[in-house]
Amino acid sequence: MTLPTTEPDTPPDPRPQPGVVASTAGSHPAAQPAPWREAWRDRWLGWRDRLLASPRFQQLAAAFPPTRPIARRRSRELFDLCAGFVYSQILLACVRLRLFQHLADGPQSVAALVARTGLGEDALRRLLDGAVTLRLVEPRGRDRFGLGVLGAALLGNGGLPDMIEHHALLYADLADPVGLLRRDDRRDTALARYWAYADNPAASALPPDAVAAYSRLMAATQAFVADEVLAVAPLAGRRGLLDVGGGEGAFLCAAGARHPRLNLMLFDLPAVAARATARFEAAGLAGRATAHGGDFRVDPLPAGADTVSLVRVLHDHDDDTVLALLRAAHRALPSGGLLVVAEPMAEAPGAERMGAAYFGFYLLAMGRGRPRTPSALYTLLEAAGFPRPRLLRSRNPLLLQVVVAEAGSP
Ligand SMILES: CC(C)=CCC/C(C)=C/CC/C(C)=C/C=C/C(C)=C/C=C/C=C(C)/C=C/C=C(C)/C=C/C=C(C)/C=C/CC(C)(C)O
Ligand SMILES: C[S@@+](CC[C@H](N)C(=O)[O-])C[C@H]1O[C@@H](n2cnc3c(N)ncnc32)[C@H](O)[C@@H]1O
Repeated sequence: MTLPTTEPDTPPDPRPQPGVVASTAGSHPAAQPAPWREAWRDRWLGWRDRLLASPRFQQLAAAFPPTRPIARRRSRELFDLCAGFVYSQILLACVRLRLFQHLADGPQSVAALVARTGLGEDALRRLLDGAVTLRLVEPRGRDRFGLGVLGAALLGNGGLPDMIEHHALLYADLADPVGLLRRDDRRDTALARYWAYADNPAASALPPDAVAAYSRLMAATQAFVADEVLAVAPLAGRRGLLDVGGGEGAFLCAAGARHPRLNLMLFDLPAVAARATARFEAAGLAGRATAHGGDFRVDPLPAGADTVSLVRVLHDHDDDTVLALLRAAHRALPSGGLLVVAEPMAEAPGAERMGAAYFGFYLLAMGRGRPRTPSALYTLLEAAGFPRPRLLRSRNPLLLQVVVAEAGSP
């Protein structure tokens, strides 16, 4: 058998990519490939798949020096897919034991870490050895350990430990992934109970304790979200910002600090809006910021702002709710008013797994919504009266992307 010296790569897929709704966003629908092209492509990929699946080819590729690096890389990738859940649980153990905080002031001896974590020495060494390979911690000579490059980066991301901790719910829901995919009634999942508004017709009657945990998590992770959005959203010169689904107001507090003349309004479920009122008071913003309680599926949004933001809101909902919400935002805005949509999106360049894999399955477990491509959002925006939506250049598409559009006349 002759071995190819380069890996048989997958040619780009010329078919239209799956999205919620076909794009009409001023872009042209992808051309259908000619049938003969598709036939050739199938033949080529069929040959590639048979080759890659052959144990004999795998052995030869691993033994043959020019192809050995590719074979190793592929086996590492596959191993990481098999073992990824173990890595995540090692990370969770580090977070629960506050290992990164213990190392924040400098390297610690194993004896000191035994005292701080309460683990036995053998168990601690096993955790440290695993965490070293994941670059979460680093050995620093003579039985001492310090932060690794990823452990240090995690310390700088307020809210990430809370996010990792709440993944225990998703982990439980994903224990039987096929069962989750097959289930019709997804309300009885750990995540659906956590996000108590998901698929809940009586969401506006939720009591304070049903919204507290998710509101706290969202506020804790706003630091990296607000920075990203405010770095690119064109809010200079705007008079009033209405943040719909604005949680307990952390985003508006950040927007208000950056744009001191901006009038601030928030709309969320009554129990969440009450938390926002308390936060605005604590931040000394009571005279400048108001929180309104209601259900955006049935209640009108308050008028008076020339800008509406939807931060991490639309992907929670199915298309019919999103369209109704965008129409409500259009009614609340003056003609030419600005709409800002910021959330993680599907097919984000360099962060494709985050959209289709992570948020795809996260929202499946939650019971509603899906990550959308920018063009799927454009279709909904245009249908709701926002012509010419555009995607802003995001600093970190893994965290979120930002689409803006001006309200057309009714
Ligand atoms: C100084 C030397 C020696 C070299 C310099 C080299 C250099 C430049 C290094 C860079 C170092 C650096 C600055 C690293 C920065 C790393 C950062 C910023 C990492 C950020 C990571 C962020 C992560 C992992 C975010 C994860 C977010 C998650 C999982 C979000 C989940 C969100 C959910 C579940 C939202 C739910 C809401 C709902 C329900 C869907 O609506
Ligand atoms: C994922 S959170 C995002 C919160 C905030 N924008 C942020 O990024 O931190 C979604 C928010 O939408 C609110 N929400 C969900 N359904 C709603 C509804 N039907 N009416 C009003 N608010 C709703 C939730 O209470 C929650 O605060």
